[in-house]
Formats: sequence, structure tokens, C-alpha cells
Amino acid sequence: MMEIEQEGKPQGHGIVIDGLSPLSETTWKEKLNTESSLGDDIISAHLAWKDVNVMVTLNNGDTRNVLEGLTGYAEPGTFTALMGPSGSGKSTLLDGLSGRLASNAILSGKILLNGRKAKLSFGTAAYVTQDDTLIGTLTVREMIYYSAQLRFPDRMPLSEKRTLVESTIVEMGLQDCADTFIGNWHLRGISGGEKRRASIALEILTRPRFLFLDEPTSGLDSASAFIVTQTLLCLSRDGRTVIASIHQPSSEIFEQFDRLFLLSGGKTVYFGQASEARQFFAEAGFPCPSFRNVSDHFLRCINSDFDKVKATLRESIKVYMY
Ligand SMILES: Nc1ncnc2c1ncn2[C@@H]1O[C@H](COP(=O)(O)OP(=O)(O)OP(=O)(O)O)[C@@H](O)[C@H]1O
Repeated sequence: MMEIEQEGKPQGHGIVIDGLSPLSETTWKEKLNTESSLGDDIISAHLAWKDVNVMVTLNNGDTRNVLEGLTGYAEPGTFTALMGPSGSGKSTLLDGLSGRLASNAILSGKILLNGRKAKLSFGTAAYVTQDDTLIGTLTVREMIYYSAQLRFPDRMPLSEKRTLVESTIVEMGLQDCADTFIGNWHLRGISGGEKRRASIALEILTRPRFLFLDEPTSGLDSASAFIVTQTLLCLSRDGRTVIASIHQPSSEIFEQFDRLFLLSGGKTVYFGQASEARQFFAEAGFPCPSFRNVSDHFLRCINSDFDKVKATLRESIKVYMY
């Protein structure tokens, strides 16, 4: 299949509006057909999805399309951010990809793991929710160690569990607070950012290939949020596939994303290299003023004048039709 050449084509990335493919069919098929030659001990896996729709049934029996025609992929060693206004479908996409949709939601479309239809089995994927479910009266090391005892089989030697716990503490940069209480409403403990990293530590104990995170930076100050996303970037560079929904990242945080999936109203506005999104919006007639945070700019464009954004982007995407 050939790409249709057109003047003014935004280079190197794809977008989709109203169900058009954001990627060339060939590129998508390449991602889709990446056959797994991975051994169990290798932490890398490709996820590809095409024409994903999610329909929910409401209490009154009506149905509603929450996601429409989403196509994309996530590769090992990369950090993908799902962004969009509140209610745009970020969590639903994350839930759909990780196989944890609510019982009233039905997903259609293709989601392939290493080119095959496969369920994400225990240990393959981890999901970190927005809420930290930690026990305040334990120290960070105790919390991770107890979690290791619950997650790993009894036949695994304690020394091995301890080694995994210690390496996880180092990987998450929690050495300095490892023996501090996590804390609760009456016990001063570790910071919010450290809590978030401790929550991620519990999930990476099993060395998952995929890490899904719902708003890992919500409620954190900008410095803590930056450290959390920096940690996620490091985890991805170890060969993991990291996908996180993030509401309004600072420019510094935005620069850490490899790929951006920008949603509005359950549809894709942009899918491609995060570093090229600014240029894409500029070419579509929405240059980002230098003083403005780039993610704020995208959300403002979508919120304030989405019809115009859509109309402009629809013009630009002709080049991606095959
Ligand atoms: N199981 C469900 N049943 C009914 N409605 C749902 C369900 N799941 C999602 N929705 C609706 O779909 C829309 C998208 O929800 P979702 O939580 O995915 O958005 P979001 O972009 O993550 O929002 P936020 O940033 O506010 O968390 C919302 O309007 C939500 O109410």
C-alpha cells in the first residue's frame, strides 16, 4: 500500500479523526505481527490495537460509545502517555488494553500481544491505580517484603524474595526512605511522591513486561511528579512497555514521553511521537505560544475550539488514508 503524497504533510507521525487509521496500514501490520520470540525471562512485549470501540450500558438500559475507532501500538522500551480532557476516555482505554473493563462495558476491535490474541496473564502486566493502597504502619521495606511474600510462591526461597525486594527498592529510588513508616492520617510518613513510587514498586516486583498506570502523578507537586515520571521512563528503558494516563503534565514531564495518544470525546486527536505533537498542532494552525505549557495548549485547543481543531486536522490527515 502506498502513502498518498500531499503538500503540507506533517512528517513522521500519524493522527486519526473519526476512525481513520493514524498509521500506515503497513506500519500497523508490522507492529501487529511482531511475533513473540521472547523467553519467559525477557521483559519485552508489543501491544497493538486497531479500531477499538468501547460501549457501555447505562443503568437505564441505554448504551453509550465511550471509545470510537482507536488504533495504536506500544513497544518495549517506550513510555506512552494517554492525554486528553476529563472524560475523554483515557482510563477506559487503559482498562481496555489491560483487560480490566467494567462488567457493563463491551470492547470490540483487535488488541494483539506480540502479534497474537492473548490474555495478559499474571506477571505479564501490572496496573497501578490512582489510589495508593499501602499500609501506613509499615515501613516501605516491610510493605514491599510482605507483598513479595504474598505474590511469590511458598517454594521460592526467602533469600531470593529478599534480593528481589532490595533490587526493587533500588530500582524505584526508595533507598533513603526504605525504613521510614509509610504513614497515615496520624503518623507522619513518607512523601506523596514516595508513596506513589512505593505503589509502583509493589507492582513491578513480579517483573511485568507491561506497566499500566492510571494518573500516576495526580495530586503530586511538580517536583515529585517529575521524579515519578522519570522513574517510569527508567523502567521503560529496561525493556518494559509503559503506558500511563496523565492529565496535565508540565513541559518537563511532557518531554519524557516517547509517544503521545491524545484523546477527545473517545476519539483520537493525535497518535505519534510526543516530540512531534507540537509541530503537528502548529502545522494544523494551532502554534503553541512559547510561554505556554505544551500539554495545556493541546487541551485548550481541544476544549475551546474542538470543531475547528477537528476540521483542520481532518484536512491534514488525508495523507494517512490508503
Ligand atoms: N463502565 C462505565 N459505565 C458508564 N460510563 C462509563 C463507564 N466507563 C467510562 N464511562 C464514561 O466514559 C467517559 C470516559 O471515562 P474515563 O474515565 O475513561 O475518562 P478519563 O479521560 O479517564 O477522565 P478523567 O480524566 O476525569 O479520569 C466518562 O464520561 C465516563 O463517565
